[in-house]
Amino acid sequence: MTPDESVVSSFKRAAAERAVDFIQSGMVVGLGTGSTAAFAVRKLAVLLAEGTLKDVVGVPTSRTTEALATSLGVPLTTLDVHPVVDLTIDGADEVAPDLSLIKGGGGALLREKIVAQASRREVIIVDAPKLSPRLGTKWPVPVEVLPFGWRSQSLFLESLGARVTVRLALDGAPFHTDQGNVVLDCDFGPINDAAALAARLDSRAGVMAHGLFLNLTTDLVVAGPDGITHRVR
Ligand SMILES: O=C[C@H](O)[C@H](O)[C@H](O)COP(=O)(O)O
Repeated sequence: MTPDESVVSSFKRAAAERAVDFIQSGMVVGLGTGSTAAFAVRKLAVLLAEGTLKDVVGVPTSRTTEALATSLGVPLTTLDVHPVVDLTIDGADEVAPDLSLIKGGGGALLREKIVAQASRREVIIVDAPKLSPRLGTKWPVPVEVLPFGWRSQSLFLESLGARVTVRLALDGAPFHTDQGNVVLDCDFGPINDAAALAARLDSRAGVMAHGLFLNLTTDLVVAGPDGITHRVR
């Protein structure tokens, strides 16, 4: 890990551990996906092991998070058993001033959005460089599409003005999400009307999810050289 990476990790960890302070015993907690959210899972596991927190169960937003939580002894549940989540802690790829997000850099966008929509409180944790003047400035919008007809979806997304890249796995084959879908990363550049774009994507058959998370964030915890800030929407 380079010095810069270790500094970024320290900020991610600081934001994550601050968010874990919001968890109370007895809660159903949404467990996000990505490197920042992983710090939150680790901190939660420590607090449960030492008895500081009790009777907390987690709803994982990906198989990766499920495996991490299981390995650390964090009790898990499902939305079938607990259809309402008290508090979710998750990361983001880009955060706009109105707390709208781009998520899905790790491919977990569909389950993350389902859990976010089921949550009373959605706490987003980021390091400072994730902050952006407008969505799309720093990160493409991941769009999860059914493998059936994905090339037609690519043409549709290009017609909306995106430069489309099929996300590949490490072996060079197309990446597949936990649901077996394909991810098309769509570079729209800075997005003027995220709500209108989200509506267009939501209305397209075969688009299973997109990374525009609008009106879902309740809290934002940011860590950077100036310390940790917590904003409530
Ligand atoms: O699909 C992945 C999620 O949306 C992550 O929360 C997001 O990509 C941020 O990940 P990281 O905390 O590793 O930057």
